[in-house]
Parts: sequence; structure tokens; C-alpha cells
Amino acid sequence: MTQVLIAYASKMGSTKEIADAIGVELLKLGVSADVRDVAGVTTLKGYDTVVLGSAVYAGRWRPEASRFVKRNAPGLAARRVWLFESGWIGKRPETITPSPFAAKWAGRIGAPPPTVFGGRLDPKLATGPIDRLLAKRMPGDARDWDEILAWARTLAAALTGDREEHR
Ligand SMILES: Cc1cc2nc3c(=O)[nH]c(=O)nc-3n(C[C@H](O)[C@H](O)[C@H](O)COP(=O)(O)O)c2cc1C
Repeated sequence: MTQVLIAYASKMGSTKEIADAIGVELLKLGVSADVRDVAGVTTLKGYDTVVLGSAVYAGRWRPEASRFVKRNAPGLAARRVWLFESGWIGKRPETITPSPFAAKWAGRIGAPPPTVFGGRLDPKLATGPIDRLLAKRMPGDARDWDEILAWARTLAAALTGDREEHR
């Protein structure tokens, strides 16, 4: 049976919430998934599918997510992988492009181009002075839960489609 790892890299919690929502949706659709902080994942053993998501800061993935991809590149290349990132705030940009790191590594590990979701900035959750300053200047939550759950459903459909094919 397909076992999915949903690993996330999140500083202020919003990417974790996206990962949790994807996990709940997959479980609802009969796909077994564990949601884990990527910093604590030491092996891919036991998982045949990986969903990896990171928050974007200054145009880059969180360091623990980048490290995970580099360290586990062969294991990821041997598995079905979907990547997502979360970041933009405010009005939806006309063109949404994934960060260069994620786009490059998706190609290297044979994953589809990363999916980009909106992010959240909340001054109450910001920790360092720079994060707080930015969060105060442009607070908001651009996460579109319908879009996120629809994406989770496309993953579930792909995975359950595999199951049917292998019967
Ligand atoms: C200092 C700072 C820099 C950021 N840089 C970017 C960026 O370059 N691109 C982007 O899309 N979002 C950027 N963001 C927005 C965050 O990615 C967004 O708030 C995200 O939802 C945070 O995720 P987290 O709560 O999981 O840490 C930045 C936020 C802060 C505080």
C-alpha cells in the first residue's frame, strides 16, 4: 500500500498548516500519509511517495528543506515526489514562478515543477526583528484552502490511479 511522507519546512507555522491540511485530505481519500517536520526526517525508508514543502524566505527554501533534498537526492529520484512552496502575500501575482532552488531540484529528481501557494504573515507569530517588521508592514493570509485541497485531491487521484493499475 502507498505510504506517503509529507515533510514540511516552516518557520512561522503556515507551511506546516498547509502540510497538515494535505495530510488530512489524503487520509480522507484513503491514502495513508505521515506529516513530519523535515528537520526530523532521517530516512525515506517505508515511504514510496514524498510530498515536500517549504516556506520561501528571501527567495530561498528553508535551509532544512534544501539540505534534505541534497542529502536524499538519490532516494527522492527513486520515489514519486511532489514539491510545493508557500510565500507570496497580498494580491495574487500575475505570474507565479517557483523559487530557483525548487525548480532546479525538481528537474534533478524527476519531480514535476513545484506548486506555489500563497503564504501568511502574522506579526504575532513572527520571531526575529526582520520577520516582525515585514509582518507588521504587510500582514495577511494568502493561502487558498480550496486550491490547496484541490491539489491534495489531484495527488490522491494519481496515487489511487496507480493502485487500480497495479491490481
Ligand atoms: C523576512 C521574510 C522574507 C520573505 N521572503 C519571501 C520571498 O522571498 N518570497 C516569498 O514568496 N515569500 C517570502 N516571505 C513570505 C513567507 O514565505 C510567508 O510568510 C510564508 O507563509 C511563511 O511560512 P512559514 O509560516 O511556514 O514560515 C518572506 C517572509 C519574511 C518574514
